[in-house]
Amino acid sequence: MSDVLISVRNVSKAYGETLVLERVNLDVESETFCTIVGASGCGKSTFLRMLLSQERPTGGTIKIANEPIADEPTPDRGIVFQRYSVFSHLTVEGNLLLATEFQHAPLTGRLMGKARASALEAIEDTLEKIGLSSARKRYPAQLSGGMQQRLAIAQALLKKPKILLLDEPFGALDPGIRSDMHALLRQLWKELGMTIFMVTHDIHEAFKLGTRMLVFDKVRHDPHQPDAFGATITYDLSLKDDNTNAPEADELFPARPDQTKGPLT
Ligand SMILES: Nc1ncnc2c1ncn2[C@@H]1O[C@H](COP(=O)(O)OP(=O)(O)OP(=O)(O)O)[C@@H](O)[C@H]1O
Repeated sequence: MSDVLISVRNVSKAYGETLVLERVNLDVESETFCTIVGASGCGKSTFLRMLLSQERPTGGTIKIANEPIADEPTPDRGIVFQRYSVFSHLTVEGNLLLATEFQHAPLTGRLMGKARASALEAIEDTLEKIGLSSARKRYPAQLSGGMQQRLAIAQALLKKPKILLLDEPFGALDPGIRSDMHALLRQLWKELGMTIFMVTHDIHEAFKLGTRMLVFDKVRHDPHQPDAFGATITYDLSLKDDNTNAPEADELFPARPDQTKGPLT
């Protein structure tokens, strides 16, 4: 059994008067594939941003490998969003090289000689892993949606992160391409030994990919003060590969009188 890599204790997050998350407690072992589902606006992305150190908790603590989480994002944590912004005037390889240059030569923004050659080698290796080698000289406008998401994942993988955070990475893709991306992601996860947190609105995707699924929801409500209470983890399920232990969606997301539509799209 692996050790606990991430430990979240009594974490809360408020923006001004609005409490978004409260009493979030979690221990995650290395190499877990955690999927995260929950109603729109319940704080899933905020939770990922706290794991990346883009946001700080208002209360509570987050530890990674037994150390308090760093104040700033570090290369051991990578993130992929649903929509990826790339430089349209740079090729796939150029975009990846620029990302490496920013990381290793933040002052000059240029890598020279041996450092450049080794960066290009690492890029080639990553493109191979992600199935984009043949597109390395293409410009972003010449890539399909699936290929653009591969580029986004390649950029995150270049830094060899121990923890990969994915915020609805496949939300904009067609079903067939999504399925290819699922296979690719599972393969990368197994091959690279990463710990993954993936937010998705698709509960089938959550069951299919995860080894553990977290459901975020509010347990306390005050119709007169809708911002007074935050969401927390209401279900924490260990998943089997064949999903035989999957509960019904109704069980995970009980209908509430104040909800006009279901929590998942
Ligand atoms: N920087 C910010 N300043 C103020 N409020 C914010 C900020 N970021 C997020 N929020 C608010 O926090 C709440 C949670 O947002 P978040 O994006 O984490 O939800 P989510 O569960 O990821 O939503 P979705 O599923 O729609 O992407 C929302 O009400 C949002 O408006």
